[in-house]
Amino acid sequence: MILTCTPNPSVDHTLEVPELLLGDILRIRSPTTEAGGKGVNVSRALRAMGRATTAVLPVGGATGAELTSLLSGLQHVAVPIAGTTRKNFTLAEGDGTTTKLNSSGPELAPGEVDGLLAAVEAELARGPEWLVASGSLPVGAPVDLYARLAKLAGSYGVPVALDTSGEPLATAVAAGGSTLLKPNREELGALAGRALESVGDVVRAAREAVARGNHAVLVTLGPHGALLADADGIWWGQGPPVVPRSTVGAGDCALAGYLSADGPPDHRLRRAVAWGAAAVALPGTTVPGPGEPRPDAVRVVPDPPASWLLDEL
Ligand SMILES: O=P(O)(O)OC[C@@]1(O)O[C@H](CO)[C@@H](O)[C@@H]1O
Repeated sequence: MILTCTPNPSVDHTLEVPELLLGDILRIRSPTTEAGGKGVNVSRALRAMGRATTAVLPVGGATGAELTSLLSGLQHVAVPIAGTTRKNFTLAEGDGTTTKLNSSGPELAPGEVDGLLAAVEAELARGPEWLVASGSLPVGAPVDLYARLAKLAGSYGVPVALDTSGEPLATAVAAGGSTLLKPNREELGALAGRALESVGDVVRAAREAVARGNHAVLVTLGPHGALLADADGIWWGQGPPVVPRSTVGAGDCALAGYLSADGPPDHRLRRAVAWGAAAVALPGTTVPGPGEPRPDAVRVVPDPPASWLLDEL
């Protein structure tokens, strides 16, 4: 079983418009509403693969009730909170460009943060294969929440995959103890404090995180594939071209692909890229069905030259 924890889940509304013209009336095509938040998406993708998963998430208010019903049977532990779960919006244009409007979410009281940690610990005691800790932190959650979760998981011998950004990412990276970090290019650049232009830039930034006691870094590069780096090697993977519909949630599907694979790093990367690419071709945060990703169509290059420019991959 793969356990996910999403401290700040959402109900995701996706509004498809031909083009985002500010100040105009935009006619919406095919609105969709899905259960969201990064860890929730990872669990949804794992379920689509037929893998056992449990999602732990705080829920509150009418949106919380809607979120719970949108999980439609996904195994989960809902930690009740007094505040109201957030709604996030995506404006998806005809060419696949997406604009996200994410609210900060409800404020968690200290007792609710403790309740979330206790719910995760109860699931850790069941011996999951991984703990996935993902997304932004709600107001009231301590900035070291992910560092604490990694430590807790470590005490149960459970590997941790972390996907967050900004200060929560920097705090957890500095504390060490994550088995896998899954930033995108911008998030890793912000962590390193510099723009990442080349493969060498990414590898240096990833190795800095590894040197602080984390094991591997999977960096998603949007249309340029993904790079996987650990202390022993570097691999770059690129999928076949897709017609993009919505990139939202593609990183979550990539992470689910990575975690669901057994075997050597290049095999895990192949599955990650295939699941991410398949998600990009789907509307909103729809997760691919098991037959849609094509790992066999992913090209993996071990030790890509440091001089390769990311925008030209
Ligand atoms: O505000 P956060 O927590 O950083 O991101 C939340 C979110 O944008 O991430 C998911 C896609 O990865 C969506 O389901 C959700 O709306």
